[in-house]
Amino acid sequence: MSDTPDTLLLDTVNTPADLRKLAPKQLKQLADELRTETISAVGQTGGHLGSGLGVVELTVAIHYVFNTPDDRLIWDVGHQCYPHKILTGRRDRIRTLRQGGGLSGFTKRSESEYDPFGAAHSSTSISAALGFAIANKLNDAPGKAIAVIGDGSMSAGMAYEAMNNAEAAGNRLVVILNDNDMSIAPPVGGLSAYLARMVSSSEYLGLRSLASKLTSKLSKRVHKTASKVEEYARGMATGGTLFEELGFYYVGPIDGHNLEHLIPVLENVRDAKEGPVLVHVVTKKGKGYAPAENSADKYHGVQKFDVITGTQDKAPPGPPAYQNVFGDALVKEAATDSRIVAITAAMPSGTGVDRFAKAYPDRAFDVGIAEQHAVTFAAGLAAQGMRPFCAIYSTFLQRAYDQVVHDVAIQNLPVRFAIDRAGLVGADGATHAGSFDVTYLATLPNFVVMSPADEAELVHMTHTAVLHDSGPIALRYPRGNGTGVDLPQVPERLEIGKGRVVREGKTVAILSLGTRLAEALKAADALEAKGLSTTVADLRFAKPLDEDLIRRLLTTHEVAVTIEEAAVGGLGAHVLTYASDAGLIDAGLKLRTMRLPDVFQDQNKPELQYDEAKLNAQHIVETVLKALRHNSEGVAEARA
Ligand SMILES: Cc1ncc(C[n+]2csc(CCOP(=O)(O)OP(=O)(O)O)c2C)c(N)n1
Ligand SMILES: CC(=O)[C@@H](O)[C@H](O)COP(=O)(O)O
Ligand SMILES: [Mg+2]
Repeated sequence: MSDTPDTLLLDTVNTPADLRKLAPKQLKQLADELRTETISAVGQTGGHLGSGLGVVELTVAIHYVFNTPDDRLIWDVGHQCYPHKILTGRRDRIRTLRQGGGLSGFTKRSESEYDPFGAAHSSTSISAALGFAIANKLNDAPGKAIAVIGDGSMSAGMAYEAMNNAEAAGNRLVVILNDNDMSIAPPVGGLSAYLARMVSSSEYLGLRSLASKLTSKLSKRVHKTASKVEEYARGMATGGTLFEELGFYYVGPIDGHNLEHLIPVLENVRDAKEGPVLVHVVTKKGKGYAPAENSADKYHGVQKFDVITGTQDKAPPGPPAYQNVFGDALVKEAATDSRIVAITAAMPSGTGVDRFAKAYPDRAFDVGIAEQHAVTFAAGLAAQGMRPFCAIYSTFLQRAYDQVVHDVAIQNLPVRFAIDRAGLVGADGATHAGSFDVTYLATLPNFVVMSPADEAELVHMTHTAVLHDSGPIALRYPRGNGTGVDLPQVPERLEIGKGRVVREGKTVAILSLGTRLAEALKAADALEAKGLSTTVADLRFAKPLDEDLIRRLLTTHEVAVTIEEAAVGGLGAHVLTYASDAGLIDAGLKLRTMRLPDVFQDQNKPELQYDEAKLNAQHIVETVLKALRHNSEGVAEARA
């Protein structure tokens, strides 16, 4: 970080058009100021920091060289886009990042014309960029598409599907591989090793040789056969054979923090007559901020922090996070069961699989960002008699839905899905909310879908899943900490499809799935205070339903309400379907379903998100009173 001068160059740059007025020699100062501004903003808001710091120079260089927004710049994942937001007219709102009503922590089309494609899930950028490039080609319109994708995101199959198909874009497509040798955790697998070999075996290309190489290789049409030979030669010299084989001109590796190299290289790439081109830049995650550079996770995602010391706000001491309860429970189970294995798709600490990996390194598999592979890999393990736990965030499991259906459910294979971040997730917003898993899993024949009401239940459900060999089973639990209940020393095996009554009443029945149970119990207190005796049941299973319990509750109470932290199509829909099939609706049943609203909810504090979703105790009370046509005092309203 440089000392902040009195007048900032950054103050003169509101958009990339302003940036392009600067002289090349001013760009380093601008980059330094941009880095300082990014650190300062994220210090106040928290968020993804290390990745953005690593692409400060790259961000400046791309906007300097390319004609954004007409040239389409697409950031993969989008978690590294804060410097880009600062340079593209959003500096005045950068301190609202990830706050309710503020800027998104990712790229978002509705936010700016400089975000032509929204993201937050990885490895989509090359496909999307190809779409932009081909559209321009077909319309004979000017404009290139530039995808910036990280080495971690390059592990996903989708990136290769896109590259395999990219030749048609010609010189309109530029892929920049931002290789910082990090994912959230250290990267894994053969591709990562390949990139590391490329970087370690080649010197950074010097400016002079780079420029002349590029000019001669990219500026003139070369005969196809001759060009193929050339590709091999360059591939061997620089190690880019894989990308060359997929139809790219490979350029690199180059130092992604050296603007004197980046600018002329990108200018050459911009002016190339041939393409598509893949530029391999080497960067440091957390670059330029010592606390980030020196930390194990490079400040991938941080709390608010003190900019001088880098010390992050500590979460107040509290109950353990669900992910860690799951990880520890699985470690205990594995002590007596050698068939248990755990799989994560690049989220070892987020899923608690890091704890399992520490205890059982040979039985833990980080497959990289490769959710589809993770699921089918688990299916293979299950088919061979293992007891695989596939631990994937709800939102990322969406990507592997066909694998869930075709490879797991249809074959009735006992893959255990540990689905974290089920429900609202706070600052990451709509892209990361786990809203749909109950809907998309409980609709599948053969599946068992359960959801713990608290961390003790999670331990029981983990045990239940271990012993469930007759088909696929999923347990879904939210982001954040448990409720503080004692954890069982000896886990119970729950009876599949059986719920429990937590509180018995007479007039109102609340049927809860998952951790909204605490709100259901608060609502029951409030309803009792209004003279409405209330039963609260924790159904535990969205599939199979506890039909006996549901029938009893629906037929012996005046009103029944289901509540879940999931979208329409989940528990409520299944209870309604059961009630209809069983003829209970014909008997004048008062049944209401409470669920996530039919909108993509933007980021906010979790407690406010629940308010927006109307899933708190007061909303349960309101729903009950409305169904009973009682006023807010619980007194029956006169009927017209
Ligand atoms: C499909 C999907 N799986 C997992 C994630 C979680 N995730 C976000 S960033 C990231 C690491 C990406 O690494 P890389 O692309 O190298 O970017 P870097 O953070 O190193 O800049 C992961 C695993 C995601 N966003 N999308
Ligand atoms: C960008 C991304 O996908 C991850 O970094 C994600 O934001 C992590 O979320 P958690 O903080 O819930 O693990
Ligand atoms: Mg990386």
